[in-house]
Amino acid sequence: MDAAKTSKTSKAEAGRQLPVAHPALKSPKIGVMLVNLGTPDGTDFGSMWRYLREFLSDPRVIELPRIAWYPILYGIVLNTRPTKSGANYRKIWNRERDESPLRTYTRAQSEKLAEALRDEPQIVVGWAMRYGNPSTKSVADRLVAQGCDRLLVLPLYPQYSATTTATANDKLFAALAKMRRQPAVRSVPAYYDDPVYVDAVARSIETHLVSLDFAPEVVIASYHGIPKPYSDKGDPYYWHCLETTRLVRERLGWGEEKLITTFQSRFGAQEWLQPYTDKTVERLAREGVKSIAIVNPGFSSDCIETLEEIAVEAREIFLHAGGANFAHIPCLNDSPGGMAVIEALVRRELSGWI
Ligand SMILES: C=CC1=C(C)c2cc3[nH]c(cc4nc(cc5[nH]c(cc1n2)c(C)c5CCC(=O)O)C(CCC(=O)O)=C4C)c(C)c3C=C
Ligand SMILES: [Fe+2]
Ligand SMILES: [Fe+2]
Repeated sequence: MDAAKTSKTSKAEAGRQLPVAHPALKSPKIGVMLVNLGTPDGTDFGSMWRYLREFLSDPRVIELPRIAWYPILYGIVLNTRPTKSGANYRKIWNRERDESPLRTYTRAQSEKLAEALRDEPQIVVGWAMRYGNPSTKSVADRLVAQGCDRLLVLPLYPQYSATTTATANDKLFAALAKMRRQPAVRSVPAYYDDPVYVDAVARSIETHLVSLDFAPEVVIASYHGIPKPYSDKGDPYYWHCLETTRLVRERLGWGEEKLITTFQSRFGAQEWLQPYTDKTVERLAREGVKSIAIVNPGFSSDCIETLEEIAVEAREIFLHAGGANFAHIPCLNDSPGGMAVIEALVRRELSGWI
């Protein structure tokens, strides 16, 4: 470039008052974000109402046309369910921290993951909820403000479902849609057949069973259900659940009848995935089975669905129908086995970034 041209350009640029220097760049970081379903902030009617409204307004969760669903949601569900669910949450609430167990475990998983990744100082770990707090947007914004130009999101669902995994991703992308300077993004795929996960579930069953003073005749792998039409339309969740059970059974060296799959937590009037957990528990007791254990491989943390619906309700159903011994096997939570799964997934999906 000749000197005259250079000085001409400089004068023109000076006239436009361009910044003299590029703003200082923070050294780039990588954000790792654990995302779980969500939970109410309290058990009072208002907190339950806000949580359930956000959750049950998600078209990924309730696929009915809004014009048909909203009168039911606002007219019936949000008038009755906050009281009923609030009473159930109170049974399992973490009073020490004044929060739900799901929030306690998700935070603990994030803190332990950060500790496990301390050899990678460019990584910042965060945790967020799809519904409620800390919101996905607030955590994504914070990670970006901390200098993350890459983001790895881990939806904490071993089995993929549009009602969980996809909506967690949707929420993150909605947050990114508002950013001028977006980070690069990766989302960890479902891990229902990952050997580290299958082994962790099998080991936790083994460990728990040896601690019992009875030997269960049947162990039930109970997964959260989804409406059957969602499955019929192509959600692979059902097949992921069956495959997890098959792999865990194989790893334990058990027969088909010793580890069975059921689905819990029905909501609304339509058919959900079958067989239902509550009906199966009752049937087994009526058929003369005296001892059972239930494991929840689809939940990465204990929560209302495992601590109340299984450890309390399913136990009562079994004992009232003639059963004698019932055990609930805890979720992987922030146990060493559970953390080994999370760390293995994160390290694998960060490949090429670290
Ligand atoms: C149509 C409604 C629902 C679908 C579909 C659904 C799918 C689904 N949910 C989980 C995991 C969890 N669900 C939890 C609570 C919960 N789920 C629903 C409804 C549907 N879930 C409701 C209304 C509630 C709130 C509790 C209640 O009022 O009964 C939780 C626990 C949250 C906590 O704070 O403890 C989890 C986890 C999965 C994996 C899934 C589909 C695969
Ligand atoms: Fe649910
Ligand atoms: Fe439930």
